[in-house]
Amino acid sequence: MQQQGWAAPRARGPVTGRVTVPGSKSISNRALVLAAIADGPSHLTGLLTARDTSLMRAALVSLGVGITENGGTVTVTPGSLKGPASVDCGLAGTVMRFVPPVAALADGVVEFDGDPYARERPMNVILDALRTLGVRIDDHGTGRMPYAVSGAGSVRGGTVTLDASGSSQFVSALLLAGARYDEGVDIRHDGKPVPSQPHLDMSVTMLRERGVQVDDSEPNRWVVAPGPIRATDTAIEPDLSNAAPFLAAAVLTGGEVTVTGWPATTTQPGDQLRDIFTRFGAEVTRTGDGLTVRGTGRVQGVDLDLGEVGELSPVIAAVAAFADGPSYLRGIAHLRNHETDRLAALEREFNALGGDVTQTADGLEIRPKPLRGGRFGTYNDHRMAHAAAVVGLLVDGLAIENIGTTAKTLPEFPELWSGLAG
Ligand SMILES: O=C(O)C1=C[C@@H](OP(=O)(O)O)[C@@H](O)[C@H](O)C1
Ligand SMILES: C=C(OP(=O)(O)O)C(=O)O
Repeated sequence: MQQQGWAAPRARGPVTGRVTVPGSKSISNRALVLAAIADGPSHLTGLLTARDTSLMRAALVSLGVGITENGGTVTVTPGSLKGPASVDCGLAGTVMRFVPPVAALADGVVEFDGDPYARERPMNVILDALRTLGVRIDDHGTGRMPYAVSGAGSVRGGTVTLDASGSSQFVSALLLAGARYDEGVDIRHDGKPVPSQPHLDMSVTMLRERGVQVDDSEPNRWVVAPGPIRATDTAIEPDLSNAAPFLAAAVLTGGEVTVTGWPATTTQPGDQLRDIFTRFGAEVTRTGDGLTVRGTGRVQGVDLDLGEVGELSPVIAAVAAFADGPSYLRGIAHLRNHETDRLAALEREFNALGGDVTQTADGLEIRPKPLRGGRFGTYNDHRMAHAAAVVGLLVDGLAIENIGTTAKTLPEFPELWSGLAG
């Protein structure tokens, strides 16, 4: 019987080629937010065009920000922020967490809603933090979507203690808008470690590039001084996390894949793929401005703490499923708060193909077994679709449910993948 879904290309031999991936989701959405509340117009090039960035643009425009596009350059012109407005967050963590602190600066009511599963993603930490900083929010007592931010045109700001162990985005959200609050913000984290440190570094670096004073010298504390955010023209780097499946194809098939435009220095978590694929047994080299990964024919099991780079986990799990021994992926309990509960979803989908994957309290244990074809569920999660495509390289008859979900951050994924692997 034919499986419903996108027939994943099966590798006919070593996968070889060059891939150019579009702009980073995380840098794009930060650049948009910072430009929207800056002291003048900013020009952004290489901005990602995908569902998450379209939602961010629409959100900012609905608040009164001007956004125009001309020949690949996006110009963002701050306006006086106003409600009433309604914001569709889709399933984008960066929209649902980063926009409320901006909406708090608007004059009027701003309503937020999103995809059905967006209502399952935790919001209470950021909503409570904003209340502490003087913002009126109505979430019907749920701590989740839908909620309304009643902006008063300014925010007092000040000191807030929160538990950001569930998502680094709670801290980034306050960092990005905090300079525009009357007293700035002094954010203190109290709880288990905050995940995704590179994303926190990305927020701090981008603020400093725009003249904002941020003191992050004390662990678990970030102090943002009040002041203007300097309008800054920005060239967005390629999305290194979205490079993961393409490079994984080389690792697993003994091929050679180059991702072009790999930055020499970056705050993106995807840069850690250089070390991660080396540990699996691949050879990783810089070539001109690209990064080349060569599969050696050997894929070793790994024991990795992925707490800093959680968003890479689905593709790493897919590589681990074909290693020559078990793998242990740790430090990623917070993946239960992502586009879906990724630990449960990966366990379920691999085991449905005959795999042997077990969730632990904070990760996954993956014992490689021969996999059979079937339908791989994606749960509206772009990275589940990337993981499925990697599996499909080595398994006959794999059908990926809703490949269109890759539009969240990489609408070109099906074409790019077929072009490389098909
Ligand atoms: O700030 C950001 O741009 C992101 C932070 C991380 O969130 P978590 O800390 O919730 O994992 C990451 O997983 C997400 O894809 C993007
Ligand atoms: C967790 C992710 O996204 P979001 O920005 O929606 O949290 C992700 O892209 O892996």
